[in-house]
Amino acid sequence: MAIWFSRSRNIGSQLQKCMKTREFLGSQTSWTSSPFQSSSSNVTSPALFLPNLRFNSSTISEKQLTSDSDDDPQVQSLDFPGGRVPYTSEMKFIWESSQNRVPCYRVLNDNGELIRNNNFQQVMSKEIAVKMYKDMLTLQIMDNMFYEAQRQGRISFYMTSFGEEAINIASAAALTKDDIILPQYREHGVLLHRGFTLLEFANQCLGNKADYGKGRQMPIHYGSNKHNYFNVSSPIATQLPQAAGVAYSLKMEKKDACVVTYFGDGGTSEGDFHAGLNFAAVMEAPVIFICRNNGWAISTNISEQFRSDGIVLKGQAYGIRSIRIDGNDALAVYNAIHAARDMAVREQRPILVEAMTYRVGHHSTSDDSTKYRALDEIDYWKMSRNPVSIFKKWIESNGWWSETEEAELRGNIRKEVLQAIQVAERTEKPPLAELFSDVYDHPPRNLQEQEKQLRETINRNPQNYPSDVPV
Ligand SMILES: Cc1ncc(C[n+]2csc(CCOP(=O)(O)OP(=O)(O)O)c2C)c(N)n1
Ligand SMILES: [K+]
Repeated sequence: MAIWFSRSRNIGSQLQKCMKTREFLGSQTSWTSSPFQSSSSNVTSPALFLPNLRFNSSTISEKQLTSDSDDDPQVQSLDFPGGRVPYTSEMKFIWESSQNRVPCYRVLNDNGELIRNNNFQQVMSKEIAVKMYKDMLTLQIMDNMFYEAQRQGRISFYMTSFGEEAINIASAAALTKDDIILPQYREHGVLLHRGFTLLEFANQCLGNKADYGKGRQMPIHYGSNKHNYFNVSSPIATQLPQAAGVAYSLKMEKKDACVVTYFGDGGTSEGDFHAGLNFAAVMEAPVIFICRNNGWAISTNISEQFRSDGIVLKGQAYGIRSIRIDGNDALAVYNAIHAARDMAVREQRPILVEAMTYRVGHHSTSDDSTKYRALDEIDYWKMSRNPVSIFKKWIESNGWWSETEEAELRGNIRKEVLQAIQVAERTEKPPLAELFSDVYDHPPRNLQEQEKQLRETINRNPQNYPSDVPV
C-alpha cells in the first residue's frame, strides 16, 4: 500500500529519501533529464510489431494459424490487423507491474539548480521566464485573496491551484494562443497567462452582469471565447472526449493548432477518460492530455484510485505517446509541453503527459483536507517542493529577478486583486430575466411558466429574495 501518500504516521522520515527519488504508491520513481523518452514496460520491444494503422484486412491462411513449428518467419507470427503478432510456445502472462516505475523527467532540482547531466538547452528567454514567474506569483496571490474573500462570505465558493502553479503557467507558456484549452477546474492560471484580467476573474466569481456566463454558473466556472478557453464544467472528465472531438475538427480543417485538456488523477477512473484517449488515438487527433496527478481526488488517495504505475502507462495502452514529468519543475513542464505540442501538431497525434504534483490547498472551500492527509505531507510539498520558489531560485541565479522586483510586484498584485474584487462587488447583478434567456430563441411554454411562478413567489416573499438582483 502507499507509503508516500499514507495518511498514517512517520511521513517525515520518508521525506529525505524523496529528495532523490519520488516515492509514489509504495515504489520509487526515479528522475530522468530527457523529455524524449516514451513510457516503458516489460513487454517485448515494440519495434518489430508496431501497429500498422493502415493495415488491410488480411488473408490468414490455415497454414499460418496452425504450423507454428515451421521455421519460416512468416508463419512464426500471426498476420493480424494492426501488425504481425509473434507466436511463442512459452505461456507467459504480462505482469501487472514492472519492477521499475516509469521515470519522471525533470530539469531543476528542489533548490532551483539545473541538475547535472541534463540535456536542457537554454531555449527559454529572460522575457518568457520572467512573465512565467510573474504569472505564477499572481496566480498564488489571487488564489490567496479570493480564498479569503470566500471565507469572509463575499464569494460563495472557490478553488485554488496552490502547488500546481507550474503546471498551469509553464504549460500555457509553451503553447500558442490558437491552441484550444478544455480545462477541468484547477487551471485558471492558463487563462490568466492568456490575458484574462483579475477583474474578469472577479466578475465571474461574483456572478455580476459583467460575467460572460451572466451569473448562471458557480464561481470558478470561467470560460472565454477570446482566449480559446472552453467553459469549466464540473462533471469530472466530460472534457476529455470533447477534447478529442475538438482536436479532430482542427485536424479536418488543417489548422496549425492543437487542443490541450487537463484533468486530475481521479478523472482517470471515469469512462470518459478511456473514451477520450481511445478516440484521439484512433482518429490521430492533435490533442495533449495533461493529467495533474496530485495524489488525491478530494479524500480518495491514488492507492484507492488505481493499481497501475500512475497514468503514464495508460497512454501506451491506447497507443498514445506519453511522458511522466515533474509537475513542480516549471522548466520540465515547459520543455515537455513544448515538445508535446510540436509532435501533436506536426505529426497529427495525441500525446499524454502525466505531471506528478500535489494539491497543497484543500480540494475546495467545501473541504478540510487535514481530515484525511497528514500535516507533514502537506508541509513538505508546500515548503520543499514549492514550484513557485523553485522557479524563483532559478531566475534569480540567472540574474533575471531580484528581491526589490519581488516586493514591488507582490504589492502591486495585492492592490490589483483587492480593487478587482471591490469593483466586481459593486457591479450590478444580472436581472432575473437572464435566468431564462440565451438557450431558446422563443422560450418554450414550460420556461415561461417557470418565470411567471418565480416572479409570483418573489412578490409573495420579497424578504427571501436578494435585494441586489434586479427583478
Ligand atoms: C462525474 C463526477 N463525479 C463526481 C464529482 C464530484 N467531484 C468533484 S471534484 C472530484 C475529485 C476529482 O479529483 P481529481 O480528478 O483528481 O482532480 P483534483 O481535484 O485533484 O484536481 C469529485 C469526485 C463530479 N464533479 N463529477
Ligand atoms: K468536465
